[in-house]
Amino acid sequence: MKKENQFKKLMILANNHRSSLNLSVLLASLGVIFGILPFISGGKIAEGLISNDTDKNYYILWCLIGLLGYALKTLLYAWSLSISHKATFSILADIRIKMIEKLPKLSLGTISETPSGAFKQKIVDQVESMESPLAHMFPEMTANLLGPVFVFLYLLFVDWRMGLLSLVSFPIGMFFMVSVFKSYGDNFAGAMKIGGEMNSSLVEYVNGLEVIRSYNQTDKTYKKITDKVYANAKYYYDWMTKTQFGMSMSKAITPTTLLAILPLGYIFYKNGSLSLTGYLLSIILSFSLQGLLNTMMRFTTIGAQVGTLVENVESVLNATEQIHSEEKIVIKNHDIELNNVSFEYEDGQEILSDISLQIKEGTKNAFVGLSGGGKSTIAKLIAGFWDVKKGEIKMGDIPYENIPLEELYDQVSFVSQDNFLFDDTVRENIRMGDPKASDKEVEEISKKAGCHEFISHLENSYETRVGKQGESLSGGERQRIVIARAMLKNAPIVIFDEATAYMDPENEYLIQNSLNELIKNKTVIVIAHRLYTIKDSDKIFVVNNGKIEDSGKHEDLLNSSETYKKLWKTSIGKED
Ligand SMILES: Nc1ncnc2c1ncn2[C@@H]1O[C@H](COP(=O)(O)OP(=O)(O)OP(=O)(O)O)[C@@H](O)[C@H]1O
Repeated sequence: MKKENQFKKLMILANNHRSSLNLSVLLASLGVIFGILPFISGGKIAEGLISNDTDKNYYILWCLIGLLGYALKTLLYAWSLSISHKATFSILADIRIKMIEKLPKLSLGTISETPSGAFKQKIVDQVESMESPLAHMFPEMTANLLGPVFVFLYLLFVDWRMGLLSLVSFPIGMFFMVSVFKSYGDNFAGAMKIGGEMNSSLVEYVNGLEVIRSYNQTDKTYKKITDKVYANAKYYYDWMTKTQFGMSMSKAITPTTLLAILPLGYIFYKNGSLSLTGYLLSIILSFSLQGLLNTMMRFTTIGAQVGTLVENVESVLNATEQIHSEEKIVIKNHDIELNNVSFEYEDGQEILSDISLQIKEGTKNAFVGLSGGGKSTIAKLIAGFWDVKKGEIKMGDIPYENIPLEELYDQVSFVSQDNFLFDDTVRENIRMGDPKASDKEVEEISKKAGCHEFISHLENSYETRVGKQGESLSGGERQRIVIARAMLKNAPIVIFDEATAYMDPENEYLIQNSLNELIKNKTVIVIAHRLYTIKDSDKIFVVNNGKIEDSGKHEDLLNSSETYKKLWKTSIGKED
C-alpha cells in the first residue's frame, strides 16, 4: 500500500513528462515482445530439422524473422531509453527547481539551523538517485514483466503443462525475495540517514577546517569523521550480510525455469504426451524467460528505494512555510509591539515565555542579559525569521501574518557578525542591499559607510572578487561591506547583534562610525554584549531566562535591576 502511494507520488512529481514516460514504456514493451521472436525462430528451425523439412525457404524465413525481431528489439529499446532519459532529466530539473523555490519560503531560522550538507544531499544527491527508477525501472521493468506473460501464454499454447512448469521456479524465488524485501525500505531509509549524517559532518569539517587547525583539534575532529565514515560502511556491510543468503537464493532460483521444464518435459516426451518439437520449443523459450526475469529482478532493489527517495524530496517540498498574507499593505509607521509572545524552537522546550514589549519608531533600543537568555531569539522574531504560534507581533499595529514576507524583510536590516558575503565582486555584494542601485550609488554609500578607501586600494577596486564567504578580506573589511550593504537597503528598522564585538580598537572605531551612519533616523535594536555602547539608548530591555525582567533607561535600570547592575559592573570592569 505504502509503495503504491510512493509510485503515485513519483508520478505526480513527474507530471509534465508522463506522456513521454508512457511512450517509453510502450516502446520498451514492444521491444521485449520482438525480442522473443529469435527464440521462437530457434524453436521453429529446430522443429523443421527434427521433422526433416527440406524447404530452404522455411529456414530462410525463420532466420529473417529472428533477425528482424532482434533488430527491432535493439532499436525499440534504444529509442525507449532515449525518450525516458530525456524525460527523466527534465523531471529531475523540475524537482530540483521546485525544491530550490521552496527554500526561501521556509523560515530563515529553519534554513540556518539545517546543516548545508543536508540540503545539498537531498537536492543534489538524492534527486540524482531518482534517475534509475524513472529512466530505467519504468520502461524496463514494465517491459520485462510483460515479456514473461507473453512467453507464458505462448507456452500454454504449445502445451499448457509446459506453460505452467515454466513458472514453477518463480514462487520459490519470490519467497526468498520477499524475505529480503520485507525490510528493504526501512534499511534503505536507514542507509540514507546514516549517509546524510556522514555527508553533513564532512561538509562541516571542511567548512571548519580553519578553526580545527588553529585550535589543534585535527585529531579529535578527524576521529569524529572517520567514526561516521566507518559507521556508514558498517551499516552497509551488516545490511548486505543479513540479506546475502535470501538474495542469492532468489537470484539463483527465480530465473531457473529449466528446473522443472527439463526433467518433467522429458517424462512427458517419453510417455508420448509431448512432441519432441514441443519439448525443444519449451526449453528454448525458457532461456528467453531467464533473461527477462533476471532483468526484472535487477529493478526490484531500485523499486524498493523509491519510497525513501520520494519521502526525502517531499520532506523539503512539504516543509512548513511561513504563513503570511500576500496582499500588498502600506506600513504607515514602524512601532513594534510584542503581545504575550511565547516561542519554542523544538516542541516542549519553551525559550521565550509570555513576552510583551513596545518599541517606538525612531528610537534606539537595546536587549541586554546573560548569555542564552533569549535576546537574539526576540530580535529574530522581530525580523520575521520565524512565525510565532503563541501571542502576536505587530508592526505599525498590523499583525505580522498580515504583512507579506517580502515586505516585512524590506522593513528590517539584520546585521550580525556572521553576515554572509557571496563569492562575487565587492560591488555586487554591496548592491545586494538594493539591486536597482547604480554603480555610482554603490560607491556613494561605500563612502558613507567608510569603506570606499580600502575598496579603492583593492587589486581591482569594486570589481575585486571577495572569495568564498569573503575570505580574501579581513574581518573588519567584511563587516564594513556588510554595513554598506545594509545602508544601501535603507530599511527603516536596523537590528544588530553588537557588530563591533571582539574587534581591534582601530577597526572598532571605523565600524562604529559606519554603524552611526547606518542607524541615523532609524528604529534601532542592538543586542548588546558590552553595555557602555548602549547606555544612551532610549530603552534598554533586560532579557533573562526567556522573559523581559525589566526595561527602562540606563540610570533607572541601575537602580531597579540587580541583573542590569551586575552586567554593567562586569562590562565596565572588562573595559578598565
Ligand atoms: N535555532 C535554535 N534551535 C534550538 N535552540 C536554539 C536555537 N537558537 C537558540 N536556541 C536556544 O535558545 C536559547 C536562547 O538563545 P538566544 O541566542 O536567543 O540567546 P541570547 O540571549 O541571544 O544568547 P547570547 O547572548 O549568548 O547570544 C538558548 O538556550 C539557545 O540554546
